[in-house]
Amino acid sequence: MNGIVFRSDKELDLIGVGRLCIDLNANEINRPLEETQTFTKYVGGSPANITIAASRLGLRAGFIGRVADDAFGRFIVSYLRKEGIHTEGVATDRPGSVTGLAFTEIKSPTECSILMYRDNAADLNLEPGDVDEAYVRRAKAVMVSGTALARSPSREAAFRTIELARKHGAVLLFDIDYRPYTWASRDEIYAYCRMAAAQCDVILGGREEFDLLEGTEGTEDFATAKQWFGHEAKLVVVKHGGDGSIAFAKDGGVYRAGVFPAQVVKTFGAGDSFAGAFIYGLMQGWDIDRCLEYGSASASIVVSSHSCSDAMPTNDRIEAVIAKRA
Ligand SMILES: Nc1ncnc2c1ncn2[C@@H]1O[C@H](COP(=O)(O)OP(=O)(O)O)[C@@H](O)[C@H]1O
Ligand SMILES: O=C(O)C[C@@H](O)[C@H](O)C(=O)COP(=O)(O)O
Repeated sequence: MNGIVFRSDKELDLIGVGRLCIDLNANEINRPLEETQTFTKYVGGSPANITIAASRLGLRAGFIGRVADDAFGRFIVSYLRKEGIHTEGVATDRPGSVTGLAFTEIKSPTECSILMYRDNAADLNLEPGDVDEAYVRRAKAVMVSGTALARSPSREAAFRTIELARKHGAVLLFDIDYRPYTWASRDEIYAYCRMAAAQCDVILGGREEFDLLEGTEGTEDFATAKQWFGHEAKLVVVKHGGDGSIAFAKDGGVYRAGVFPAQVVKTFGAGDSFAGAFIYGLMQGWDIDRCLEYGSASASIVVSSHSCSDAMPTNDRIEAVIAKRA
């Protein structure tokens, strides 16, 4: 229908590619980070969160990434395994690098920020040699995070994964996932993210993220979609925070979704939960309206929770939210 075909001869549904990190979320909410005393540790990193979200909904998922050779790295791998996510594509970095940390500040439901510690982060040491062709060949879909393109050798590894995914007929999903502290310059974002996005079937991002990719400001969503339809994209999804989301299909379909009411604790995690549930819906063959609805309902649950990864909902919870609104 929308030109996206998931091959039924593959046993893995989704492989996530990129950052495996730690979120340290402030326990004392509604106060600045300067006054925060304690934090709770969760697995984090946007592509990790999306893969966890999709796996919890029932997708058979795997991951390609690198973790540090430390307790945090071991925690991440064991968490993924506990979630049923295949970890044979997760390498352990040589000693010396560290796990990326994200300290979150929850000042108010609308004022949230993240303080990242990413110097010498193991995830960006992912190498092309870590990407096993036989593993990529097993996947129906591969989801690449834009942040994996920020530095070498992770950049080359991400491009190698894209090349292999295309070779073996996996649907390629690109989450722009712009994190300013990881990139050297806007020119690099423009060059490398564009190159990756141009090869992907589905592109997801916020309005500002698409602006970065296009080197413009204030482009209309429709013009954005049209531009990417000139490459490989068949579906472009623009997220607009509390104003909902809009998806454009290459066959001309335009789909809009609002948000589900939420008792917002913090806003981060919205995009990851949305993406995980949206991808799940797409892989069930649902129409785009239903995928957006599922993604939005999932996001409303996660913004009402303290964590991102741990709070990714099950199908029952998402369906209950949808039924309540209906
Ligand atoms: N305050 C909110 N209440 C309910 N749903 C929200 C809220 N903020 C975002 N969402 C949902 O999450 C989706 C993604 O949010 P957005 O903030 O655009 O992504 P990101 O976290 O990647 O910046 C939105 O399209 C919407 O469905
Ligand atoms: O991506 C990271 O490194 C941090 C995430 O784990 C974090 O919780 C977050 O920012 C979630 O991102 P979002 O869903 O795009 O808001």
